[in-house]
Amino acid sequence: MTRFVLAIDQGTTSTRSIIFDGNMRVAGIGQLEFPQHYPRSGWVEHDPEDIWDTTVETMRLALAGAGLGARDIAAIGITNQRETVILWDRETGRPIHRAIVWQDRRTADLCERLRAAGHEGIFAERTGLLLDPYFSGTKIAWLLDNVYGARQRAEAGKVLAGTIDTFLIWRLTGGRVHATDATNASRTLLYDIRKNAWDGELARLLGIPLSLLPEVRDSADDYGVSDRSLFGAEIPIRGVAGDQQAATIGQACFQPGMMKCTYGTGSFAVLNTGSTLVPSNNRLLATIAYRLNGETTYALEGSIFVAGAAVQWLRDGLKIIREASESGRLAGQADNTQAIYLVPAFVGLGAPHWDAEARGAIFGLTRNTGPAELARAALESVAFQTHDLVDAMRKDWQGRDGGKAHETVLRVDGGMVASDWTMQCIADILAAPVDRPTILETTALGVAWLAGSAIGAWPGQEEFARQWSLERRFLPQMPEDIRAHKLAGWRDSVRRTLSR
Ligand SMILES: Nc1ncnc2c1ncn2[C@@H]1O[C@H](COP(=O)(O)OP(=O)(O)O)[C@@H](O)[C@H]1O
Ligand SMILES: O=P(O)(O)OC[C@H](O)CO
Repeated sequence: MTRFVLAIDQGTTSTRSIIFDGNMRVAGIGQLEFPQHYPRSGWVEHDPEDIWDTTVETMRLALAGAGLGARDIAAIGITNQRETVILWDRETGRPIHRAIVWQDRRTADLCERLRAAGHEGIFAERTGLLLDPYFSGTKIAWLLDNVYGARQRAEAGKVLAGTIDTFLIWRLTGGRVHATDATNASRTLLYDIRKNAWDGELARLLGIPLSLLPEVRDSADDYGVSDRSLFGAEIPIRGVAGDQQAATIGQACFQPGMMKCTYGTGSFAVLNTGSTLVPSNNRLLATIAYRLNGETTYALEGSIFVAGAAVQWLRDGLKIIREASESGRLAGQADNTQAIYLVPAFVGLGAPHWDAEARGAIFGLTRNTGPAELARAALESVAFQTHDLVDAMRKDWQGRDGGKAHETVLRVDGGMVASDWTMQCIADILAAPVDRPTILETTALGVAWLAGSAIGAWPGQEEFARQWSLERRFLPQMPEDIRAHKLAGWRDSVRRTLSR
């Protein structure tokens, strides 16, 4: 039996397909970027056809690179940017509008109205989420209300909704399977994470017919087969998970108390809380880490919207670097006597502030402030935001873990972890070790493991966890008084940036 697994990692800025061999080594890879659309301030859209085209094209590139055909692939796993939603016509498969992306803030008003009507509690209690435009539910409502004829066609059963995994499954299977997994469902504001079911009452509050929504399956499950016409042979789709959950799996954070943080466009810290749903008292999210064999493992998550995106801003907005990789060296040249703080609230602030209306600010500028100080402020903002998430997690988790909350170790991945400077800064500001693994494609590996283990071609959980290996540990080196001083300056800057 072949043991190659193809992982599709459909991210915010690019689509990647990676083929892993039976020893979990990369055999072939295809990656393509696609356009971002910003039709208005705070709005972010993707063309679903770009998402589909780059998916098929990168799959073909990965197969060609590995010198393999569809028959050599044992299974496909799909992991995806979460919360981003598409509505499409059931008959033609054509989207009725561009995808509304997770970063999009257009439903801030609707969230405010639901909050004002006193509904925040019921959403938090059942979904583990907060009323923020980040999540899919209000985006679906917006599409139904703003695309001509959408609501009527939806009520007549002619329209389907889905997150990116669902759209790709629908297209790959030639319109035969309308399904999602529990991790993606848990990001919609429509899914009761205790009962593991769509919630009719929440759907009514958002004005969304339940008939629009996909069937929810385990993260390792049968999602049908890719249509023969696409790659010359059918390939079973056996693993599906949101990208942050897939990274949690790829980092082998299977034990309660283990934590990973992924640094891409945004940054997402996920703490495994085991079979216990831990509601947050500190404005984090309770969410589903994975569901295997019908058993749900929960997590606490802290989501921040701008991490690597701050480096993109240094490159594309300020044009003070040509490549993201220059940012660490430049930050290292900064004048230490200047206390410059960048609060990168470019699209509002996520956890733990959840302020959709806040916008970015820089504090402490002097005549001597230059590119190096701005680069340092951008990278430090990633460390400070991580600190706020991890601090909130420690508080939520304390007392449930036999007093081990202080023993935080952060496993890191994502494009930004290439920056040694940033990783050291995070260790210093957290006052905790930061572990960078040998395999950095953890998101793709996580979903490949779901698919590969589902068909019995890959090792089980324990063996997979044993194979996780450390490339480098960053230990905190910053004196406590300096750390405390920096954090006080950060807190003050955030306070001055909040809109309310
Ligand atoms: N050496 C580096 N130093 C700092 N930031 C980096 C470096 N390399 C990449 N990045 C940042 O990492 C992000 C890309 O990471 P990736 O995981 O591919 O993101 P995504 O999955 O969100 O598209 C970009 O925002 C980029 O600015
Ligand atoms: O595409 P990424 O890697 O930036 O991840 C996006 C997240 O899933 C949004 O919740």
